[in-house]
Amino acid sequence: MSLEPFGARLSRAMDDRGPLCVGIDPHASLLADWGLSDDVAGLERFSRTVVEALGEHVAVFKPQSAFFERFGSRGVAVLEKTVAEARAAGALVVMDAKRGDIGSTMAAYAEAFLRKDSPLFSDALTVSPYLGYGSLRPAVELARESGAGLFVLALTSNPEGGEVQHAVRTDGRDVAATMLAHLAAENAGEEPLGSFGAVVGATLGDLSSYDLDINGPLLAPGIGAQGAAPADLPGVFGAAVRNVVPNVSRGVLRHGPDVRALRTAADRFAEEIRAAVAAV
Ligand SMILES: O=c1ccn([C@@H]2O[C@H](COP(=O)(O)O)[C@@H](O)[C@H]2O)c(=O)[nH]1
Repeated sequence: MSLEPFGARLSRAMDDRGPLCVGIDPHASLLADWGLSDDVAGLERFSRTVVEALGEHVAVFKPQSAFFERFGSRGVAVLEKTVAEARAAGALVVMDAKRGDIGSTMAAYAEAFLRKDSPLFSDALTVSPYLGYGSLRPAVELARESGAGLFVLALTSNPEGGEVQHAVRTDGRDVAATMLAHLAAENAGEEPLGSFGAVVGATLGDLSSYDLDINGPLLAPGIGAQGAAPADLPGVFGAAVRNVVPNVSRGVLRHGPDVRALRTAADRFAEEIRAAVAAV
């Protein structure tokens, strides 16, 4: 049986728990800071602690697949468990794996992360449109069938992203604006929110030259370790800030392994985000 569409589930989770998305990014340096070994046992303890601390508090977790994949199949097994435990705690899971390939291979990536009975099934998946938005079609279709969602890289938080994302097409629109337009079309008529979101960095300053009104969520990494702050959100996103899912990874995780300190850090970000959004 398919789930209720991701956009509707996300909208409710944001109303109930606030919009904060906490990243599960077990950097080697964080494992060391937490007094954990840089191995599968450390990875497992780290991830379990984050979920225990925050699983009933935050709306969304975003595990960064790379930090699990670096341990091979045993790391991926920990990722599977982490996703299951996070979802069992009532949080939504956005798998940050940034997949993208020709359509026939994209279909297999979609099976891996978006098929309801897959061991890595996640509520949403980050995807790269570098092979063209149309190459993502199999993932869009399977996401719709399963009640899952996608976050398409549009305006990434890193300074190098503009080289590709600001490239101007023959129709005068840049690549990022083109991705946003595809997503707006995907989400047309969906209520309360479409399931096909964009990744738009919180680090980017005023984005009023872009139409961010895609009737879908805007996943906003860059707060904390990359220098953006919750108070920056209105200036970056304008009225679209109501659909922003701000992600903080290291900015929260550096407060571990103490569970109460993790909760306090997440609560502080959540409150600052709430205040910033309420002011718009
Ligand atoms: O444009 C992007 C897309 C994804 N990310 C990912 O988000 C987190 C950010 O971590 P912090 O520790 O809060 O900096 C990380 O997993 C990135 O791979 C991004 O930063 N920017």
